[in-house]
Amino acid sequence: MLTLDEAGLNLADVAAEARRRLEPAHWDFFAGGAGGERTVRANEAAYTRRWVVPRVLRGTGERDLRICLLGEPVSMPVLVAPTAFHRLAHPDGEVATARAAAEAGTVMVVSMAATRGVEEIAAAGGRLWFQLYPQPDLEFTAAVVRRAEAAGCRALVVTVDSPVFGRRERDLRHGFVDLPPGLACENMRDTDGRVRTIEMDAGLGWERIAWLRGITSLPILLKGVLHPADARLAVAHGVDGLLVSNHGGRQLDGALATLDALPGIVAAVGGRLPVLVDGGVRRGTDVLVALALGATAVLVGRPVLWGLAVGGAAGVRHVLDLLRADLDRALALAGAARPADLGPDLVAGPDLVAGCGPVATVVGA
Ligand SMILES: Cc1cc2nc3c(=O)[nH]c(=O)nc-3n(C[C@H](O)[C@H](O)[C@H](O)COP(=O)(O)O)c2cc1C
Ligand SMILES: CCCCC(=O)C(=O)O
Repeated sequence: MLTLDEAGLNLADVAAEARRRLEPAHWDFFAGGAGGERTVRANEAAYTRRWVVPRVLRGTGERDLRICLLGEPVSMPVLVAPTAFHRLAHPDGEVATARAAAEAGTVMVVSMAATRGVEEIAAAGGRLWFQLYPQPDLEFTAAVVRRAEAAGCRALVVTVDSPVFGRRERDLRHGFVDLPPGLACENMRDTDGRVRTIEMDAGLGWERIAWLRGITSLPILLKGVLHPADARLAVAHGVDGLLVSNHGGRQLDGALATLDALPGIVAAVGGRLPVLVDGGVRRGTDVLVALALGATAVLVGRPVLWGLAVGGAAGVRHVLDLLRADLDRALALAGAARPADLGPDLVAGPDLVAGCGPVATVVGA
């Protein structure tokens, strides 16, 4: 058995070790995406097209990675994205992930498709946000929101990129259609204990966001926004934050890489809301680039699952610690003492001129 350090000097090492340990069908469920997986690849590739233009002689001294999000301090600008079915990776499932996020002082977004109940996950400590797929049954949706509130979740992350389910060819090849016996989406239990199936709702519209606003006082973030016009609508509907996401390439294959969408969303929002981004973040320099282009924080999905598969809570902690140390070093080398010191002048790339910021944004901006 490898020690955690041997299992990973970086997140690719952790992924390789996770792949050795996981059932092939489960590895493919975690790693895969929709269609030809162009968007899965594009998310990571977008970071390789951006270059950091460091400042020198800035005397940064000790770096301070803390940020303030929705009025609360977070130890670093790296959060845990909501991902389904953690018990496929480790028997402790989401409880282990929550423990690691708590130790790292960051937020875990609990998936509606979690295989542990939100109360158990909350008992692990730390700060949780709850990810919601609004269900066609409004009464049930309201009950899930109340359950998340009662468990102490501090925000709702409403996934809006999933009017239908993406077509995942790897899952079709394996015949992976459901959780194995004994595992269930524990937050989908009805009052009679029966577990409901998560429904994607193609009828979902902005009126449902207004309805949610009316039933909860929790901050509401929209997850899966890529178009600047939707960012403006979100501001008009009084949401509290945006998560630029294409669901890790698992929904619309061919959707724009999130890093490429980010500048357009940041410009549309104009500082009125925090803008978060996920998809393809694997290195401290990726975090640095996303923040420099206007993100308040990033979220990581698959790397957390790799850590969980390799070592439970300790494995997730290892992944979060690697990212923290890597970001800290990248900040120092770029001449920044804290996230707030980063700006678009530090990034060059195909549509960015160092020192000038974005010269082009996505079509429709
Ligand atoms: C295995 C897996 C399950 C996921 N489950 C959910 C989910 O239940 N709800 C959701 O909103 N997003 C879900 N996502 C998307 C993630 O929240 C996130 O957008 C994506 O994983 C970020 O990309 P990354 O994996 O490259 O970091 C899932 C992603 C993966 C890989
Ligand atoms: C019904 C489970 C949805 C999980 C999910 O969002 C994903 O696999 O990407």
